[in-house]
Amino acid sequence: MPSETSALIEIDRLTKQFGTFTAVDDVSFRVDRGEVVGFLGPNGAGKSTTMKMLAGFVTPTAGTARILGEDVVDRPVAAKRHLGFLPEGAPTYPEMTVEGFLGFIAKIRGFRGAERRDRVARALDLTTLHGVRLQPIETLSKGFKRRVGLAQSLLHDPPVLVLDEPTDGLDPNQKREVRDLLTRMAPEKAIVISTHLLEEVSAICTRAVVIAQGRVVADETPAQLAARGPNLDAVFRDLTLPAAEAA
Ligand SMILES: Nc1ncnc2c1ncn2[C@@H]1O[C@H](COP(=O)(O)OP(=O)(O)OP(=O)(O)O)[C@@H](O)[C@H]1O
Repeated sequence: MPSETSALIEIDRLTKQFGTFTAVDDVSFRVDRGEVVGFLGPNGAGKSTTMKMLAGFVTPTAGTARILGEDVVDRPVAAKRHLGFLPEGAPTYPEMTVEGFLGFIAKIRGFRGAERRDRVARALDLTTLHGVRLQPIETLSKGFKRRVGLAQSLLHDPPVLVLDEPTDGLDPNQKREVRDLLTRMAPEKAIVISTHLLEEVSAICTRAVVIAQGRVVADETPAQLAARGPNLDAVFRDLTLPAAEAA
């Protein structure tokens, strides 16, 4: 049942264990409409695993995740209807053309005929992919493949976007285009992006959730985070390095 709350994303005490190893440890946060949350942490901190649980691709060991009130485990189809997810890496089906792949995703999302064509054209527009629409995905550069992944996540214009390193592999111009696109869409959506780029957090995020060794160590605005130390790099280091290493 949808819960009586305005948050579009609610993560409550989410935990994932792989054998005896705890990759995500009691993580809770909420994201309202209009927020762009930067999910930050060192390699292996648990960002992708948290995002995969939120997207319904990994089953939590404990805790819950809801999208527009729909529990991602109990009501996976309803939750996914409201979600656009960009996983790490490149889209699957590398032999498909960009347009063929997006048409296929549109069909899975339930669009037919003219609406399907319109959705694909709009996704190509938003991600500036018209020029390569007839090219097989496997022949594209890394940045273009990343944008094909982003295009599929936007196709159904979902209210919630969960994007795992959306600007990874993009050149500076493409990075700016994607950041501008996310900023334009932000007022209508709840967006979570993971990133290693601290400047990205300052540029587009309204909030930063920092995770280290599976646990949330900060959840505040980028300005509050920056005010904790001489610069964001130093703050990030102090928050995420174990005490002995940081000394
Ligand atoms: N299927 C799995 N089986 C065992 N361990 C896993 C599995 N998936 C992830 N892990 C481990 O869980 C931890 C968290 O991984 P995760 O990919 O979530 O980190 P991350 O913060 O996204 O890292 P990065 O910034 O490098 O992408 C890592 O130690 C990883 O090796």
